[in-house]
Amino acid sequence: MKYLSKVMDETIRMRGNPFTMLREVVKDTELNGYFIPKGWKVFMFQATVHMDPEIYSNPEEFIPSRWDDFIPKSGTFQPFGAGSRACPGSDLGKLEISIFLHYFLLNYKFEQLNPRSPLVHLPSSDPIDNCRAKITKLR
Ligand code: HEM
Repeated sequence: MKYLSKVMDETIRMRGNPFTMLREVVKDTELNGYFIPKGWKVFMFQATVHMDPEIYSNPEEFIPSRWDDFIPKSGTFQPFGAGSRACPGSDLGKLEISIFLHYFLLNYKFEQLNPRSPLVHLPSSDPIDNCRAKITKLR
């Protein structure tokens, strides 16, 4: 289960569910030299944080072991958002993924039909063929 948890964190780092989160600016704000007036809407793109090589080395690579003894600094891992509107279903979501993966991996064989399929990167990095696969029940 410890390794599965790292697989999940690595998966939602690379391929989060929503690709952006929306916020309204509640007061005039200066951020990194940019002025953002009160009332403007801003988008936070998770991928800019989750794929930042200064936070995650070789960010394009799927490396579950990067989570060995690694506790991300505040704001550097936000698959469930942040602040007062952060996802209330995060624990349930992770539990559901664990249960699904447990039974799926034990009982099914998964073969991607086009493992070299090119990727699209917006809204997220996905195989262009939507990961077509052959799934076979093992027993
Ligand atoms: C892997 C699974 C899930 C992911 C990646 C995910 C991700 C997110 C994200 C990024 C947000 C926006 C947070 C923000 O704006 O800061 C959100 C909001 C929310 N999620 Fe999830 N979520 C997941 C599963 C679930 C589940 C299982 C439930 C409920 C059973 C749930 C209920 C909600 C609700 C109600 C909100 C709105 C919270 C608010 O606006 O105050 N989510 N989720």
